[in-house]
Amino acid sequence: MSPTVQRSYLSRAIEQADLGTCVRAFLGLCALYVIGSAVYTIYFHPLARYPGPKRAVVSNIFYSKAIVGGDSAKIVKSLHDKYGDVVRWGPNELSFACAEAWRDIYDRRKDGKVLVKDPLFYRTDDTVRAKQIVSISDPEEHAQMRKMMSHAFSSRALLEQEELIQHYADDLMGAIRERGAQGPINLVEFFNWTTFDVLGELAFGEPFGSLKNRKTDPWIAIILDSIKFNAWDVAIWKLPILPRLQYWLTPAKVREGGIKHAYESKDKILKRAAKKTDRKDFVSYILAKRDELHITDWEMAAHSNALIVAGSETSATVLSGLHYYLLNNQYAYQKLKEEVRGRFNSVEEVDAKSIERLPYLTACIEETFRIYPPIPIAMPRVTPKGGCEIAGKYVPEGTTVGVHMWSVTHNPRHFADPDAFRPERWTDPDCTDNLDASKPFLVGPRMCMGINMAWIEVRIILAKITLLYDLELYDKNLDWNRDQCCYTLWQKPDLFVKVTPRISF
Ligand code: HEM
Repeated sequence: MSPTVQRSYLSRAIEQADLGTCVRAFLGLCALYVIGSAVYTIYFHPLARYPGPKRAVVSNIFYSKAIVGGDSAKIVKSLHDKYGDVVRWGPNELSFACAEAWRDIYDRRKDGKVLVKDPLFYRTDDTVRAKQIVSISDPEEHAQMRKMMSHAFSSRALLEQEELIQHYADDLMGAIRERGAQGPINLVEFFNWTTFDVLGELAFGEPFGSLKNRKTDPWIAIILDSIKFNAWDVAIWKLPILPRLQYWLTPAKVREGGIKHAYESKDKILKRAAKKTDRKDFVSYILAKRDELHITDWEMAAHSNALIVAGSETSATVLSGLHYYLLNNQYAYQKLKEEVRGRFNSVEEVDAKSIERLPYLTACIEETFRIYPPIPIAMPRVTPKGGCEIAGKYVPEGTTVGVHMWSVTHNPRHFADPDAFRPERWTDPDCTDNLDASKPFLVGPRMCMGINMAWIEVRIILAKITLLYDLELYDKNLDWNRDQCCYTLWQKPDLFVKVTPRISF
């Protein structure tokens, strides 16, 4: 048949086809495309040799559902239990649950290759499009920002921060005493109030006032709510077409709330910038470089917001988990009380130096970071051009990879009886656990900048509470692991405790 005859046959067939036939043909082609790409992704994709459930591999729907469903930590852990230390849980997504991968993914590598932050996960805030220290992907831009902020986290700066932490820790002790006398108190709220006030002072030059007012400030409520919304955002951007519909998919209240929050942040930061003060808060270091690095008002506000989330929610989470696990483990709680009460007679003796010499208190905190990491998911990175080796396996370029925090710290290959809260792992010289597998602050050039501040804050608050009060869990049915959701961060349940004061202060 000649091409002319063929063409006329085809065009006649199209002309004669009714709407139903066209729709059926279109659907048939779509089905063929879906089946074809599923077969390719499962059997011929460069990641095909990695194990993982087929339903997770064929599209990002499984990934997105897990992220917004609030139980991704447990889902990914169950995949590791079934498939091993490396799991493919999206078309282009590998999760690692082994200590060996920490160095290869996050640290400076011997081959000089750099795995940058996944821009789909760390998206720049759409409202103002301002770059900030936590989400910036580009290594050079990040290095410049990190250098600018490093002074804010120096040992000298830490001394000033300790004063502030002591001040709010003492306010917290007062609030616990006052409210505890009236009935059970929700420790989660009290810790949020405290850590947000400390960060408010450092990142915006003023506290939120929650601790003073014994009430969650609306600003904090917006930030806590945004954790869930950020998970939606990540899920949407992983799927086709939906990012184009994001405006309509975002509830108007959330959209308007985001814009209002951005403008209020800018007003707050400008108010702080106009203040004449010698105080070395985070803002002072950014202001010093503002002209040289052309930092806009929006960027200053974005940095401050990022620091608030990075530094307050995480510390409040570890303090809450710490108290849940201690109050559920009388042996450990008793041992901690003996250590703290044997060492201090009054809260004035508790400071950054003296608390370093409390090995059991340190072990309780390390164990909480392990059993309940404040950031339970993997911090996603993208493999570089030419791919690279991770934990002894070649991973092709452009793959999203990460060490899944919850899975690696609950991996029985690294920790015996991983679901048991056992601070002794960290003190017993004969313990065979691989303690290096727990890296709650990450490693390498994107490691947490506030690690020293977080340790001081958590140690001081834990030591003071243990010295001053006997606490008892009020809700005996509470199951910390069961009763909370994991978005990118935890959404914690209430933690009501009965308070009995011991000594006055
Ligand atoms: C228990 C408390 C904390 C934990 C578990 C924690 C954990 C982490 C983790 C895992 C990262 C890496 C995030 C990523 O790769 O996306 C990070 C980054 C960061 N954290 Fe923390 N953090 C804590 C407290 C703090 C505090 C108190 C501050 C002080 C404001 C802080 C400031 C930062 C900053 C600025 C970064 C970004 C570092 C960079 O990208 O160069 N963190 N943190």
